[in-house]
Amino acid sequence: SLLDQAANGFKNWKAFSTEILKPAGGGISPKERTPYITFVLGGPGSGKGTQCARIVETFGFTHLSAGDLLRKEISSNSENGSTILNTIKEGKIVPSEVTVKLIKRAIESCENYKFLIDGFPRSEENRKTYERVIGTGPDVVLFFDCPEEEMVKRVLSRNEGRVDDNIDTVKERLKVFTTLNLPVINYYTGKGKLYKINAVGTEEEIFEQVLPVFASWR
Ligand SMILES: Nc1ncnc2c1ncn2[C@@H]1O[C@H](COP(=O)(O)OP(=O)(O)O)[C@@H](O)[C@H]1O
Ligand SMILES: Nc1ccn([C@H]2C[C@H](O)[C@@H](COP(=O)(O)OP(=O)(O)O)O2)c(=O)n1
Ligand SMILES: [Mg+2]
Repeated sequence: SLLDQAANGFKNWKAFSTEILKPAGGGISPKERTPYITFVLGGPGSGKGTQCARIVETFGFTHLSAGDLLRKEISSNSENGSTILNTIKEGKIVPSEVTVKLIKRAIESCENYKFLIDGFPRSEENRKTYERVIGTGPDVVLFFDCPEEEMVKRVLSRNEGRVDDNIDTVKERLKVFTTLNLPVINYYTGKGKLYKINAVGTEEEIFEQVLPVFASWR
């Protein structure tokens, strides 16, 4: 599959490994290090959360799911809660200022320095707001590429009691994904930061494609 990625014009591992900093050792506390940020993109049900859990386990990243942060904000009865809930029910995107604030707070309050930011940025506006507020872009971007019918099947059989895992909302989320998230994916492809992963197969088969992206963190 690395060959496939290279053939598709994505950077191959060899080029990548010479370019990123190897994890440094020696007496620096994690918080003093420059954060290493991975954005994890893909449509609803493409398997982002599932693969993030494996990356956490294998490479010690901290997983920040934008959707989870927003759902926590709803259940904490914050002033934005009802706006967030309604937006999620409709399958639309929450205003970037809200989401970026939650991500920033989570990064700052965490001792770790390597992060997976899952389900973000979902729009060019998300991306630009993050860059303005945080000051830098991501180090690497994963994109789980999954056919729509597979995503629908997975979302409708995901049993987490989510208000947005129903056929009507999923249809809207897929539309939003195509119109708003694909431009972000194209942007990072152009930057040479995107790793496209074929998201069809067993969890293990998909993780095999993810492994080389993080090999220097072992
Ligand atoms: N490779 C896979 N094959 C089949 N089902 C999967 C696979 N990976 C994840 N799932 C299931 O599909 C659903 C959506 O996965 P999830 O990781 O929550 O995706 P996302 O975070 O992208 O929406 C979950 O119920 C999960 O258990
Ligand atoms: N950057 C983001 C991420 C999520 N949201 C909202 C809108 C999304 O449909 C919901 C759910 O996102 P989540 O990443 O948990 O969904 P999936 O794991 O892709 O199924 O949250 C958002 O508005 N902005
Ligand atoms: Mg998810």
